[in-house]
Amino acid sequence: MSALSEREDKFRRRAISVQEGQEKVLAFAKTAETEWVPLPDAQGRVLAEDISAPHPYPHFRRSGMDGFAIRSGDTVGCTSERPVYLEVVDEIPCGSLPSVSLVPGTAARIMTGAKVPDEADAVVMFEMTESGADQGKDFIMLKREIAPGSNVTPVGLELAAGDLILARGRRISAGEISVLATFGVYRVPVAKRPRVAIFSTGSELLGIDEPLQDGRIRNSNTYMLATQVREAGGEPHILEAIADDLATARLKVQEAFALYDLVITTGGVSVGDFDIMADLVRGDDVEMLFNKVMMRPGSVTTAAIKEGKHLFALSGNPGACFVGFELFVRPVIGRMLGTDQPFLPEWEAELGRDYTKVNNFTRFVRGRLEVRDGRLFAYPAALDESSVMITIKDSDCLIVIPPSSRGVQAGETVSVLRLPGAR
Ligand SMILES: Nc1nc2c(c(=O)[nH]1)N[C@H]1C(S)=C(S)[C@@H](COP(=O)(O)OP(=O)(O)OC[C@H]3O[C@@H](n4cnc5c(N)ncnc54)[C@H](O)[C@@H]3O)O[C@H]1N2
Ligand code: MOO
Ligand SMILES: [Mg+2]
Repeated sequence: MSALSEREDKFRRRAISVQEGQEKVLAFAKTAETEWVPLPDAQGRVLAEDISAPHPYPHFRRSGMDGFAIRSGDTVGCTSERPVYLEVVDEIPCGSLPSVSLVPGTAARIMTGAKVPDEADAVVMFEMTESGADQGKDFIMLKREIAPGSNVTPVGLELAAGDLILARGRRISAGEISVLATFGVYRVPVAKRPRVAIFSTGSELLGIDEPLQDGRIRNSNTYMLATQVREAGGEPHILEAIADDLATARLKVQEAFALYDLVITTGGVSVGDFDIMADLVRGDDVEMLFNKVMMRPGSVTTAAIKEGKHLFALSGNPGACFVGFELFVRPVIGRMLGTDQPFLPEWEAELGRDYTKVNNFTRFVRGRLEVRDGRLFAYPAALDESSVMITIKDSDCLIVIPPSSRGVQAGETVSVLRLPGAR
């Protein structure tokens, strides 16, 4: 191809819908291998296997109160006028077992969480009893009938043996950790975190520790992306930036594919003279899936497959880079991990104020959700241009504004994609 026609080719792009793009990238997402991690390290990981209850829970009848285990039959007809006296014949702290059988007319002092004697069918709390002693024996006095089952947690109340506790694909957080600990799953089968290489491109980029220079900016996308990768369940690896040179870029990306499960680049995907990623994905060694999406920001979002692995060439503009990740990279990482919900959760809200920008592409506008009088409102950020960085931090959702010639008015219903880690 001549230099001129190559350049023309760069301009000629077929835009596909977001959904079509997502389907294309997801079709190549391979399930990650399983690894076993100690339970305390499992937070945020995704279960790789179903976990079933090896025993019922609770596995013994448990007292729900500090008090006395009794046989409820002993209290039939009991009133304040005709109280019942029971002899206290045992004391059962938590973790201990009853030491005598409870015959009619007796009770056992018992603590919350201790095993209820087999013969007892109720626990009466201390506050409902009066204690006394007679001829060296301890007694309690009850002034009302106690219903069978009172304050006794039956075996298997929460789960029966063999019940499915957690299905594979479940992201592990406090509740899941609690359940796994309860059942002694001290090593947890989880999906290996996809190792994600992150490259920035662009000769204007300074390191975050470098002093400012005229015409140059610090590299923020790399660190933003690393955070997004981690949040999505991947393991980010920040690699040395790629200068605007196609041959070097090709080599570096090639090397990265040998070492990592997925490669993300930011910048250099548009039609500029130094937009090398746009050229790189057109090379023979990669299969380009798309290089234009009917969305804004991030219309230049590009995806390719190399050696069965994904290459995402995201825009350099921070807003577009952020959205490109959330719509295309997050679901792929999620699918690799086997999560039950790889996409951002979608809600409906009322648009909080008019959004008048018109566009023939769907917009994913950074916004803020607010609940008022039981209604959910979504407020678009004041500055939402692709090049704007500052309002990403103030957003907890992406407001989906469909293509329209008049914009969307306040009060109209819109879909919102809820961002993770939202405040
Ligand atoms: N003639 C046209 N020009 C542009 C078009 C177009 O269709 N025709 N598209 C515009 C759109 S839309 C976008 S989005 C950008 C995409 O640009 P690139 O993806 O090629 O990114 P760069 O050119 O490398 O940089 C754009 C912008 O972002 C800054 N940047 C880049 N990397 C980083 C980083 N790691 N951290 C922070 N900021 C970064 C860079 O300095 C530029 O300001 O193209 C439009 N142009
Ligand atoms: O890719 Mo650009 O962000 O469409 O605005
Ligand atoms: Mg560019």
